[in-house]
Amino acid sequence: MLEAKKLVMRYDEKLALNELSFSVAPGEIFCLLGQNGAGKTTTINIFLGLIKPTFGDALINNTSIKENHSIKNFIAYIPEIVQLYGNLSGLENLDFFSRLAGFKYTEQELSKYLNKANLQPEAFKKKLNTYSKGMRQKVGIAIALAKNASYILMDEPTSGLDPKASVEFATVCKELSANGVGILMATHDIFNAVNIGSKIGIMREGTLVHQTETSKISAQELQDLYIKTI
Ligand SMILES: Nc1ncnc2c1ncn2[C@@H]1O[C@H](COP(=O)(O)OP(=O)(O)OP(=O)(O)O)[C@@H](O)[C@H]1O
Repeated sequence: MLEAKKLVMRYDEKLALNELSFSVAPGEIFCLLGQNGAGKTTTINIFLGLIKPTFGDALINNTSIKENHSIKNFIAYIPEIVQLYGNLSGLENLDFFSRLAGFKYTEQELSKYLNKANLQPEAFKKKLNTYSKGMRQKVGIAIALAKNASYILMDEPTSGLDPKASVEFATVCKELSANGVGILMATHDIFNAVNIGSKIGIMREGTLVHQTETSKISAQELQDLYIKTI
């Protein structure tokens, strides 16, 4: 389980998170919606251990990331733009980042992860600087899979993807969730949140003001609630 427990984050005068609490169970996809500045990226950065909360705690499988930094091995991160080596191929990038995480795979195993991430096989050996944004993201997902991450944190993963790439992305997320991977996704995309998420939280000024299961709400209802809430 990923758990935010009364997270408070203060940047000088700015209160970015104000006693934020939520949890993401294995297999759950929790989409965090909220206006620019609501505190979504700050929340993700705390789970990544990049910043320390002023108060409160972030737990991964009941262990505080403050107490045990190796607990971060359970998580992977997919940013809006996946940064990879442009002059290496998809396979070579995956190999490089898997080794960094302590895993050494054969080419066949690496290909299996790229396949699972839905990257077309003819791209495996092409240089990354020939890839589209959606293809880069698939390599990012393959890296998360190869790390055997129990949880994946995503920041605006569908921004700038074309409709086909968004649908493919949704399919991969649902497969990950069916395999027990928990996903925490910060997004502005209401349609995708309803389509991909199992739970949705709406943040305003560092607080979770609404939380609902996606099975209980349509995209239109969520949009109305969002506009009313923020
Ligand atoms: N390093 C920092 N120093 C000072 N203020 C910061 C810093 N990082 C974030 N903030 C402020 O904290 C608040 C929350 O920012 P955050 O980036 O977490 O929001 P967000 O919901 O991810 O926004 P967006 O949708 O634009 O990505 C904002 O008011 C932002 O200006």
